[in-house]
Amino acid sequence: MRTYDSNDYDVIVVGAGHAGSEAALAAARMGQKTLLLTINLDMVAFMPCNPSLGGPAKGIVVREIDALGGQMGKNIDASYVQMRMLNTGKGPAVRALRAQADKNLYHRLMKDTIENEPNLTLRQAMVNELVIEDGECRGVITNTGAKYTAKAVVLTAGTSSRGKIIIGELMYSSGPNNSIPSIKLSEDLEKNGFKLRRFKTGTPPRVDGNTIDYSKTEEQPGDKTPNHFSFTSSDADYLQDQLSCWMTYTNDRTHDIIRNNLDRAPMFSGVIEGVGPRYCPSIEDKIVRFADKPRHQLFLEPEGRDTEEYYVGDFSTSMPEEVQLQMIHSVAGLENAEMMRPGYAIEYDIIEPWQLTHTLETKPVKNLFTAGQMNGTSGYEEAAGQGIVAGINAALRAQGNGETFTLARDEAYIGVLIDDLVTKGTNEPYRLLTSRAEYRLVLRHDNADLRLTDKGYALGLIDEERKAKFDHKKEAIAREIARLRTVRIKPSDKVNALLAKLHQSPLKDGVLASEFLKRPNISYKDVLSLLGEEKAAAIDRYVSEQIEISLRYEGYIKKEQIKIDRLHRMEAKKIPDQIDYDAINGLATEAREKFKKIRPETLAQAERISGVNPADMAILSVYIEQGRIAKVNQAVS
Ligand SMILES: Cc1cc2nc3c(=O)[nH]c(=O)nc-3n(C[C@H](O)[C@H](O)[C@H](O)COP(=O)(O)OP(=O)(O)OC[C@H]3O[C@@H](n4cnc5c(N)ncnc54)[C@H](O)[C@@H]3O)c2cc1C
Repeated sequence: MRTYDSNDYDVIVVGAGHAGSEAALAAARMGQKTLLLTINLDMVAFMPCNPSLGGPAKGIVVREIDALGGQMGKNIDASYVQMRMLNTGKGPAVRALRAQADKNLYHRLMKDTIENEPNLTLRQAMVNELVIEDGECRGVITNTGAKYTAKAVVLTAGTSSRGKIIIGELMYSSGPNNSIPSIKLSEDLEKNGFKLRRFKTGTPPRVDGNTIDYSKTEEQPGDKTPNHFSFTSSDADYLQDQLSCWMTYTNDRTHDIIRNNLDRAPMFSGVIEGVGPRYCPSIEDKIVRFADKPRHQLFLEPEGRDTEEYYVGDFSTSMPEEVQLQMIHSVAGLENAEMMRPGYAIEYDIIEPWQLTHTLETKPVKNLFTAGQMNGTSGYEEAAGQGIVAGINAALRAQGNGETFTLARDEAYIGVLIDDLVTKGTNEPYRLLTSRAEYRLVLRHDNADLRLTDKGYALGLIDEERKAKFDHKKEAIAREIARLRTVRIKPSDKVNALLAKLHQSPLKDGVLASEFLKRPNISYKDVLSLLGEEKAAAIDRYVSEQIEISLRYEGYIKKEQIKIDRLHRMEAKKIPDQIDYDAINGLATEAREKFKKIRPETLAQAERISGVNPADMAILSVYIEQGRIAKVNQAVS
């Protein structure tokens, strides 16, 4: 292919999925002249699977992206058809907001945001090759021969990389939803020494909502007072006319149909080489793995307001189309359902993520960053969270002042995700789960702004007006918490009547309001009422929430802080870049090989590598310490 020189940019982002959209917006908002190239402009921020965002851990990531100045939260708040807070009966660490998206509207809003962002150019093009000179990425070449140059490049090719769709015996080269796959870019990455591997994921069939018998299903309405993802969305923006989801179940017949056709299931016939997500198995996988389970829950979820398509949640399958039809018709409520699109599995390439640093820059090629599904994750939120970090770092690189941006495991779920990827790699599509975070009590849904807004502001991603509002909120919380530590609740009929109602022992002596709030089932509103300060109703509900959580869980949070302080001490112990692991006597072979492959940046990261044991850590620490002492001695003599 003959190439021709096209424009020069500061940052080029390849792929406008969830990772690419956030990466490009972040770079442009940081003042960098940014180009976003993607195969099909009609698939910007497209949701090829579940038309929903959020849920456990993932919902917190959306809030974190928003707190950093990203877009996902704002656009889902403007396009949801249903909003629900999950786990409301549990502690604040596991509360999770989940939105059902109007999938088409979400795409249109993201495209519109990108089109109207100053400094950002959106163009339809397939990137085939990277321009790499002297170990540095300097640009990209498209399939039409256009050569664009830049100071930094972010790749976010998603499931399109050498994508292959599989439906029963049918198999063809394709990106998600029958889009054009990206083949040459994968080949180019291999040519440049990157280690790739195959993963797979799958999606369920979609059915026509007009043909569902809802009377045989259970309704799942949205919350009466919906919450929102973006800290900038106001209560006045709440949507009132939410759409319901509907719940139904598989049954013996469904399971029989699946069992009788397992020899035609690509998952079991050996045609799939990619590794699938353990936490998001196909229905045929569930029937085999949980053979005793009499039924599995299914969710019928609207794909939007202007379509009758329903997503059959938890029914992901790559069975032949005719088998899928039988499976659908065996389910209560779907006996006469018209299948509009069959489910399918898709196999694709990923870059082994241990080839990346915490900034998401690749180790083999400087100025090249990667984000999203192509780093081995699964999920829109995981992709977008990496996207904003990669976009910020690409912008910082283009600015050329040597700064980098990373998030630690105690600062954000995004930090946990990236650290897991680069430290441990992944053997299956990586999904964020609350159990992956050690410091769950500080990485909450409600405090993402308190954790990250200042960082977003320092990067130039949060404007002055938002920062002023945030500072005001922070001060209001601090002021009120300090006040509650000085005022006392005294025993009275009113106090003891409330305690009796809650089956608690009466109050004998006065107690600080901050302590009284720690009693079970006592709310901040109760405290204010007992203090005779009902004007509380006027206090912002998010300020109240923060006061309540901070005081009620104070003891637990302090305990977690002790562990975080230890982490910080370990993070501060840097491992020299040039360390020669072969020169360290006594390291176990597994630890030595992993250290050489991953090249951890700190002792804390080294400790988290799987297969590294305390004896290896002790040897490594002593070796580094001796090196430091030797250096000091050299300097002195
Ligand atoms: C069938 C299927 C089922 C899935 N199931 C689930 C699920 O159950 N749960 C879940 O959480 N997630 C699921 N996912 C994953 C989810 O879609 C992804 O995690 C998410 O979309 C990843 O975002 P991304 O930005 O990394 O990639 P994508 O959204 O795939 O976006 C990548 C973009 O890059 C473009 N592109 C690729 N190569 C090039 C190139 N060479 N030049 C220019 N542009 C390029 C593509 O056209 C695309 O627009 C599924 C995905 C698929 C396809």
